[in-house]
Amino acid sequence: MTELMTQDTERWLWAWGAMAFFVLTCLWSLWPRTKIAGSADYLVLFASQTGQAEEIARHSHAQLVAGGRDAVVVSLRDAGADRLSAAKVILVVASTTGDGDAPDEGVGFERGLLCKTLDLANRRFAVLALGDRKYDRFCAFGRRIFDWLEANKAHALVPCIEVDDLDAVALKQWDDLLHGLGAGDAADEAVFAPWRLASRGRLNPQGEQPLYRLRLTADVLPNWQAGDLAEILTADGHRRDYSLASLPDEGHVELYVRSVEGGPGSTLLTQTLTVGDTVPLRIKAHRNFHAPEGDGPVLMVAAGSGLAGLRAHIRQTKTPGWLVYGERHPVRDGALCTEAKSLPLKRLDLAYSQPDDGDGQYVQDLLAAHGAEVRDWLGGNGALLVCGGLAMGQGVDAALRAILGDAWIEAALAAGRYRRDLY
Ligand SMILES: Cc1cc2nc3c(=O)[nH]c(=O)nc-3n(C[C@H](O)[C@H](O)[C@H](O)COP(=O)(O)O)c2cc1C
Repeated sequence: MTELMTQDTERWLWAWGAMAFFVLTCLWSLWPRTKIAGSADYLVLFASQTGQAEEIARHSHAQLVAGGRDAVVVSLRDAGADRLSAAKVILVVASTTGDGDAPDEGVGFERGLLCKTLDLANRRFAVLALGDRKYDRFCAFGRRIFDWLEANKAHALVPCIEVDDLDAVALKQWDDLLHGLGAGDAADEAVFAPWRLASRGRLNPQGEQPLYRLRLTADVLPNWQAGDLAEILTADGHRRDYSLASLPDEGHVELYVRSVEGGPGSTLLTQTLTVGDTVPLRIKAHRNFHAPEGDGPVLMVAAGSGLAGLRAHIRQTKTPGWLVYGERHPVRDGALCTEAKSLPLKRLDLAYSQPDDGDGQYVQDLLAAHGAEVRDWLGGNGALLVCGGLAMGQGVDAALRAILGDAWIEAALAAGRYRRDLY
């Protein structure tokens, strides 16, 4: 037996080496690999306030998947360091809201990860920043994300793509980039269809800024839920969003539209269009303003046309809530207050900012005056829905923070118990 075995040490070394390589390869293939849940080569992130960035991000994801890419799409709310590190290509679609601020679902990311450093060398990235040049801090949040990714050694595929009011040229640049990454074609989420103006009535005949209630019908009524938006397309290509005041069971879309001088959307809806005419319209999911998470008591706050978004919520919910609603004058602007009084609520408080006796009050003043009741009503798990103008939303936010504390507000924002539709 011994004679059969070689005495050549070099041969022995080769044999042992080959054996060791084989064993190590087996072990490597059997080793449990921990893939980050929901991670993929292509990570598409979005931060959206009214849904445009989210829709573009979801469409980009569908295009990548159509092209056979391993891709995942998530809100910035769910984008942790693990997810970013696990991706090879990071694509961010982020809008800017408020005054250069992050959308609500991006606030946690900005306060958390964006203040830290993360080694993202070997990752490639691109940012599509949505904004509007009307605002001083154009695309500010998208740019902050771009700078952070670059500072953390990720490699930019292209400079930050800034989109002014959904400008088609900038959006085409993004589409070209996706195709360069191997994306295929995907169908649009919801297409525009002709909706017919069934009625339009002025709600404040003596009010200063004309406010109208419009009802529109379509041959096929799509489904939607409280919080969703109607987007219209004007003849010169402008897109404008309006909160849906009605639910599908009413058989029509109801909008409250205030006439804005020079505003392409409101001019079309309140002046150009006559009853019987059609307008290209589509229903858009607005997940950030869907019914709040949990089953706690709900406090709703709105002013003016902001009643639209809350009317749908009030009709949709089974548990009557508390509405704090503001208008200018009890008679001249009283029609929406009458509407508010007709809704199934547990409690309604009305604030008039310009009553005849001169003792005006805004919704935030009313909240501050009832601070203890607001705290009792909401308890630890209550929810807030706020709909209306940006200035009102900021005033209400400050009042609520003073009553409930920043920690309560931040926790509610993160948990989807504080939702806002501001414009
Ligand atoms: C209340 C409000 C505040 C806004 N503030 C800014 C801003 O500070 N800077 C900017 O570039 N765009 C601003 N915009 C424009 C939005 O970024 C733009 O409309 C974007 O397309 C919205 O995308 P989203 O639907 O994903 O939130 C603002 C829009 C609204 C309604």
